[in-house]
Amino acid sequence: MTSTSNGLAIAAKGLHKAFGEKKVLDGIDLAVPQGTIFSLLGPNGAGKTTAVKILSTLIAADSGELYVGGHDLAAEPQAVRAAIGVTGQFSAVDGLITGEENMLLMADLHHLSRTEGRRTAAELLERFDLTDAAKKPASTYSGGMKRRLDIAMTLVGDPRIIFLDEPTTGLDPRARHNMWGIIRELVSGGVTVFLTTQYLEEADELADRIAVLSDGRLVAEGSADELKRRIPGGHVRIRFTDPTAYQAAAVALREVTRDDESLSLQIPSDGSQRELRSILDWLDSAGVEADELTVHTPDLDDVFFALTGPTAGSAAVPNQSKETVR
Ligand SMILES: Nc1ncnc2c1ncn2[C@@H]1O[C@H](COP(=O)(O)OP(=O)(O)OP(=O)(O)O)[C@@H](O)[C@H]1O
Repeated sequence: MTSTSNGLAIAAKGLHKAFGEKKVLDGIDLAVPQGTIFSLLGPNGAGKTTAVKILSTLIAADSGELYVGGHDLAAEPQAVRAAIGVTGQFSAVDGLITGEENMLLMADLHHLSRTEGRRTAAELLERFDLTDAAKKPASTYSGGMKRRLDIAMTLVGDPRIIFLDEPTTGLDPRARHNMWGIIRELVSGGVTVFLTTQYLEEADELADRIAVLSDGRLVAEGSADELKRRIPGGHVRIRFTDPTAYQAAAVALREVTRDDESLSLQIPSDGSQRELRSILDWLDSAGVEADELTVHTPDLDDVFFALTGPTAGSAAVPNQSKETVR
């Protein structure tokens, strides 16, 4: 590990890439700690696949200081290739041969001995629940099975860093949940995962950190919760059945929006424990008891729409938000 990458699995500074006149990546900085899941989120054509292709040495950047697995991407591309695995939109699965043959081909590519290759293939096929289908041509596999085979093939080389480019696009909900389980398991074994996705739910479920790519730039970065707190719209709603309690609370609480018809009060809040506690303390000190308290937090969809696309940057008001009854 070189000092330049500071123990990070992936480090990028000032990553630029243009195709002709079109700037696809316009100065991107990335820092992905080892053993974490990092998700690059962005609308169609934002440059996610381009970033993966560059970081996995498939295409060259125009400029930028790039380190993957502690190796300088420009100076030591072979060392980077030895440390990583890539699966996703450009699948390595050959449909004409069986799952097992695909695995053995990968074992050959990694120069494993015959015995070692067979052992590794069998182990991985078992781990990914493909033993029963191992002798069937991969073209007969379902979408979920093909993705599992693709990841199993990537793991033959025991990579410490895995790039997953939209790994669950087109999978049904069950197959998607299975894939999430596989990804979590990889990370619990110390692997670093760089995941691109268009599914906000997926980034929310899996990623330790999320970066939102729009028009070639990272417009936001943080944990899912940090991103959700960055946009307006979070509030706490308190409902009463007793009009006297409702009036007392409306007086006791500051900055409330009243809804006299439903006897409910809405208070702007990020939904944090600290803010909830102070609201409850105000109610307690006013001696009133609410009948229902709901926390309304913006979800990643709100963040995404607020930060990307034509209305990005305007004071976007979340359209759909999750309500948690407490
Ligand atoms: N080889 C290329 N030559 C010219 N333009 C390209 C090339 N590869 C990608 N692009 C353009 O760069 C932009 C980013 O493409 P990229 O595939 O990285 O986006 P993406 O975020 O992965 O999109 P998607 O979610 O649709 O896969 C697009 O406008 C695309 O047309």
